[in-house]
Amino acid sequence: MTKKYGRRTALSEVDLTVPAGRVVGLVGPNGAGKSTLLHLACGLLEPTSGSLRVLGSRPAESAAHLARVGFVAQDTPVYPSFSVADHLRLGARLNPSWDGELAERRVARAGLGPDQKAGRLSGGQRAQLALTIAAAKRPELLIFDEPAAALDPLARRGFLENLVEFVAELGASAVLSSHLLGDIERVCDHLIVLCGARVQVAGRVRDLLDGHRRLVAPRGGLDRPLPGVEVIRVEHDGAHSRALVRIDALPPSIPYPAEPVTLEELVLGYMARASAAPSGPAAPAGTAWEGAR
Ligand SMILES: Nc1ncnc2c1ncn2[C@@H]1O[C@H](COP(=O)(O)OP(=O)(O)OP(=O)(O)O)[C@@H](O)[C@H]1O
Repeated sequence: MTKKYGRRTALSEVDLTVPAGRVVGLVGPNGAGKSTLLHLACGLLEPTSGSLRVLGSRPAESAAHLARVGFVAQDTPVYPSFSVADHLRLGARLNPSWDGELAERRVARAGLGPDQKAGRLSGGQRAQLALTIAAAKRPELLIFDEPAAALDPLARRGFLENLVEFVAELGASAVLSSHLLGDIERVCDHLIVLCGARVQVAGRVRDLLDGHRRLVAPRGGLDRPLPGVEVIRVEHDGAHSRALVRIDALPPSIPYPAEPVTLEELVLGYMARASAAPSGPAAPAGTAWEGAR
């Protein structure tokens, strides 16, 4: 699947399948195409070429399909002059599957008063309200575009805990974009790294961590290609060179220690590789979000 805005390619030949029941983290630098991918997934945009299926259908194919997907946009939009209670009433009117009990319980837990005007809420409270409205639709897939970006670390932690609780309570899948790798590490079990309009790496977090290692060699020892090893990135510091490598291709004869990697190291390694080669590695096409229960 490819998405262009005029002559600018925002996503190039993206080919992804995300299994149901996962909390998916979408990471990448500014302008990588994260919002574009999320807007495509909830039907606000259409691909320029290729196709995309979410919960087995074309995004926003019907009212019934729309009701199965909850979306919280980047600035957690609410109606400033409407009260918290107005928002819940509106949600109930617009969504046939609205769970009023869940909405009221969550609003009370977040400490939001029914009469508070949304325009006077703090960033954190607004995010909680937007999350509540998206979740009270009881969607099968929740999509968040940088949901916690404006929140302080404590509010962010609370928001993310709520998000994970919601996803578990609804038995739903979730996709969230973020620049904050710590947040992704805390709540996501599946990762997509987007950079330069292409997916650089994607998969279950545990499999990605198991599938990569850090090779540590005397400085310069990793400058020449190692037969059978896919090197993602090499860094030099002092007397050592360190390489992020894929382990499924690591022959036992490699003379250097292979250490476990952190998620941050893995993400930064792929981003650095993509920045060094702006066109990025070739990728096939077609995208599916299999959030169906
Ligand atoms: N409506 C638009 N018209 C033209 N170009 C656009 C439009 N929306 C996005 N783009 C371009 O598409 C590319 C991807 O943008 P997108 O907003 O998807 O990135 P992002 O990863 O969400 O960035 P950020 O982290 O800064 O929010 C960028 O080069 C951006 O300038």
